[in-house]
Amino acid sequence: MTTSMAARVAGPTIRITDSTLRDGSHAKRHQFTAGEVRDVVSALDAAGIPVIEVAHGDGLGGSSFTYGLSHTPEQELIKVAVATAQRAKIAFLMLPGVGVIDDIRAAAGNGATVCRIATHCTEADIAVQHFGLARDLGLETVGFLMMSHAVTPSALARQARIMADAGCQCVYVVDSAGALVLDQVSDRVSALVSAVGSDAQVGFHGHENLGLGVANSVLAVRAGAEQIDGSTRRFGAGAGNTPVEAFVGVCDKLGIETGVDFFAIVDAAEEVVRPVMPDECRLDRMALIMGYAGVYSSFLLHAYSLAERYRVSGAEILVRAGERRLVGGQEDQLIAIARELAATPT
Ligand SMILES: CC[C@H](O)CC(=O)C(=O)O
Ligand SMILES: [Mn+2]
Repeated sequence: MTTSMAARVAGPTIRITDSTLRDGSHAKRHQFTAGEVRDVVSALDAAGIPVIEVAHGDGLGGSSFTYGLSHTPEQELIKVAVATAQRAKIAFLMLPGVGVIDDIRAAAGNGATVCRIATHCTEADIAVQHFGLARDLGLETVGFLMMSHAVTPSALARQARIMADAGCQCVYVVDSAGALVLDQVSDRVSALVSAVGSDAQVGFHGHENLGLGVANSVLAVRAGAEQIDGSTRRFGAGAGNTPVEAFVGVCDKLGIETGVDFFAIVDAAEEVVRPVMPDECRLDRMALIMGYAGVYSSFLLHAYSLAERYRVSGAEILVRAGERRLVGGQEDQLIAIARELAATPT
């Protein structure tokens, strides 16, 4: 099936970035093979996805004991993706301090063209040199303000301005915990649009921990976002990301132009992405607690493993992680919480 049947009315045009092969890496414990990357890129590219992100879940340099060792070096996966895509741009993510600046050079050398730099939502200044280098290398730049629920719209907008001034061409409101609810997305996107003006676009990256990925993404578009992230079959951290195929269908019905073929991406979700997933991404107790307590989605599998190892409640680990306002990169703090729980008499 290749033809969308939805009636169209004129509306905004947005660009979708599919993060299945990066955010989905968290849900696969970073075990993507070159063959899986080839198959997924081929299907997404054929469906008209314009940008496909490929990296370790924690970005370039993420393969480690702390975050999880990769099955295949991410630069090899980037090469495969670049060689496979006929139309799509290949993007990568990097978190300053997890990866280093030479990782950006390597990814550019391997043919990736979109450089996405992620920082905690209060720490944009640590990405300044990375945006500068990426622009010098001729890469398109995207900035990720992670855990955007944790600060006010105006505080987030000030951080977006820092990224835009450093050469970032699109600043994302990143709902890392899937904690933002409807107007909370619109308010943040509107604040960023006002702060960056014509210097940069604004994007939104959602997680499904409260079941709002698609609705939140539509509200982001209505507030002025021009780039939206998702993952096919929701394959991402926590309960997964905004499901691209559902979002494309909703956009068709709302007259939002994505350039993605609904039936082709639905087929890709079912026939190509689902077979590479170890399990469906579920809106279960642990994922819901993440959204409710504002916990970084990629902590999910770490919490499961620690709950088993220390024979404690995974839900309690997540609640405490939320109370402590842990940020991305603090995975080892989960070990401390699990040990505390194990030492607490019941
Ligand atoms: C560790 C990077 C992180 O997974 C980036 C991201 O997708 C998010 O914060 O949601
Ligand atoms: Mn994410």
